[in-house]
Amino acid sequence: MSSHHADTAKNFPVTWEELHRHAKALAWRISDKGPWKGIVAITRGGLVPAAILARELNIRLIDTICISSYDHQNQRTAQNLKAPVAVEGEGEGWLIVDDLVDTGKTAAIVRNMMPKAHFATIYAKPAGRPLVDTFITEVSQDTWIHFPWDLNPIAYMQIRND
Ligand SMILES: O=P(O)(O)OC[C@H]1O[C@H](OP(=O)(O)OP(=O)(O)O)[C@H](O)[C@@H]1O
Ligand SMILES: O=c1[nH]c(=O)c2nc[nH]c2[nH]1
Ligand SMILES: [Mg+2]
Repeated sequence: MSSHHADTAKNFPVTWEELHRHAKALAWRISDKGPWKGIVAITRGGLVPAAILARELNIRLIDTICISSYDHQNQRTAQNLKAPVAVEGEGEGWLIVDDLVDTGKTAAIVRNMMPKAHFATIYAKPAGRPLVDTFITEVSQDTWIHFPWDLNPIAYMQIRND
């Protein structure tokens, strides 16, 4: 996997520890916006953040929406593989979780299915930011966020040392 892309000039690697800390910060920021009927995690990137939020917010009902729109760093047509099953009433009272919004394309598809849900991500880039209700950290549009689950330890150390 290439760590450099023509459109993404900056690399922003995130460690497991940083991700855990940011996910907890997200939980605290939305803790007074519930109660929540449950979490809808957007796979696969939303799964780890959703697990941490479920622990912090004591939520046990977790559904998924399965969407894929990137091959490595290249965006293509979004494939919608599975809609959430537990959601009714336009998603009111539900918490949607993803790792990040970039162009906002994924978020727009999910918002369309659950317009009344609360949409939370850990990271946001400017183009996707208006589609998110709560996020923790904004990075510039030309930044690529590298998550620990996508990197082997050697590549990870090389990016960290750049
Ligand atoms: O705002 P956008 O431009 O739509 O990009 C953000 C989405 O892209 C990534 O998922 P991806 O499609 O790569 O699938 P994955 O979560 O399985 O890695 C990321 O996890 C978000 O879901
Ligand atoms: O790991 C990732 N980092 C990103 O910055 C990004 N943007 C869309 N999809 C992404 N996946
Ligand atoms: Mg994703």
